Amino acid sequence: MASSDSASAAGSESNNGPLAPSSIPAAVPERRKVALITGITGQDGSYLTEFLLGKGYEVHGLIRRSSNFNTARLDHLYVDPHNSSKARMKLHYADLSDASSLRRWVDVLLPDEVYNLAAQSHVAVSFEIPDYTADVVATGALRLLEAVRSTSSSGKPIRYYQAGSSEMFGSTPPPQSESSPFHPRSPYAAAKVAAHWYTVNYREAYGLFACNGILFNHESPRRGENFVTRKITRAVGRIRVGLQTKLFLGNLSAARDWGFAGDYVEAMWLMLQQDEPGDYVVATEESHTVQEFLEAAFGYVGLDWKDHVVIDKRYFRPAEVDSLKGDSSKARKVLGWKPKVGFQELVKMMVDQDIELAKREKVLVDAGYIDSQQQP
Ligand SMILES: C[C@H]1O[C@H](OP(=O)(O)OP(=O)(O)OC[C@H]2O[C@@H](n3cnc4c(=O)[nH]c(N)nc43)[C@H](O)[C@@H]2O)[C@@H](O)[C@@H](O)C1=O
Repeated sequence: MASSDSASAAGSESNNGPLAPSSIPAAVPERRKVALITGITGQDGSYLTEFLLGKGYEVHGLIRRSSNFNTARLDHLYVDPHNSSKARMKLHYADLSDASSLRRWVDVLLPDEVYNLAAQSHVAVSFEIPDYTADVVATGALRLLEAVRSTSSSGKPIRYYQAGSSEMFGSTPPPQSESSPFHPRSPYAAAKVAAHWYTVNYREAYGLFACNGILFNHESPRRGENFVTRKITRAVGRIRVGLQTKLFLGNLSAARDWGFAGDYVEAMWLMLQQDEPGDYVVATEESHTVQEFLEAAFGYVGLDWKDHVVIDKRYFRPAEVDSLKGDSSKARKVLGWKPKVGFQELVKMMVDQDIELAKREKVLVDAGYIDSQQQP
């Protein structure tokens, strides 16, 4: 990548040989900023990719090998790499559990910015696969930091973003800010705390431009279907078109500070544009219980959630995070960031999209192509 860019720059300089020196810089194409994203196939990865492409970046994403393609959230951004003049998003195989693959791509791509968004990000699942979660979330971040440090030390400055989580606060009472103590309540959250401190340590030990974004829950129509907001809005859509009647859930009294993922990726980018690296809480500063989300989502389409929700013990966690509400005053002041989408608007956006999805699903069910029992 870097070599082909410098080759084209050198070519245009020689073509402009007879021109006055002052006109040469205008003829030399500026190198696009290069971003490398782990977790590009996820909700945040897709929004961040859109955002960075809009800013003129060349975006490279690391993806895990899987027997099924997992790139649906990126399909609308994909341009065949054979069309090299138009393709500004490129995907490469790598894995946070494979240090050599991380090292290779950082070395080859020489990114200006690295965003570490990849994770086993489901809190409940982290109790089932704690070892894997720790390997990917904690040690994976360390492996990537090492790759960034190594390439940076050979003279290429790289800025690093670590996706932290409000789950790190766990049982610390709200409002939670950058100075609130961490008290993780799951293997996922404990691994995120380790990744947070690895990032701080690489900043302090090696002078790396490394930032932690401590993001509170952020949702969207692209949210994975087994997180509670999307599970609810999918069910609302399916109940509305007659594909489902019941929704099985766990603890309805947990409270979360839910924002829109599209807003939050801007905060990630802003952190890497500052003069100094730092850690920032990103949150709406408004908290709602799962029950309030249910009321808003079912109420929006004229349904009563109590007619459909059944409590199922299997969705309770061995340890719960009861109440999260961020204090994002530092991000608002230093980054000039604030959320654009509020709670009610977020709920409506997700329900509207999931009603459309359910209508398409219904066509397939009615035609006998899929079974309506295949619930998300
Ligand atoms: C910031 C943070 O945000 C997310 O973690 P999360 O807050 O655990 O998100 P969730 O949607 O899985 O649960 C929210 C609440 O909802 C309760 N709940 C009830 N019934 C069901 C239920 O049936 N399914 C689920 N998933 N949750 C349920 C559940 O017990 C919990 O109290 C991840 O992105 C994570 O990666 C991250 O970093």
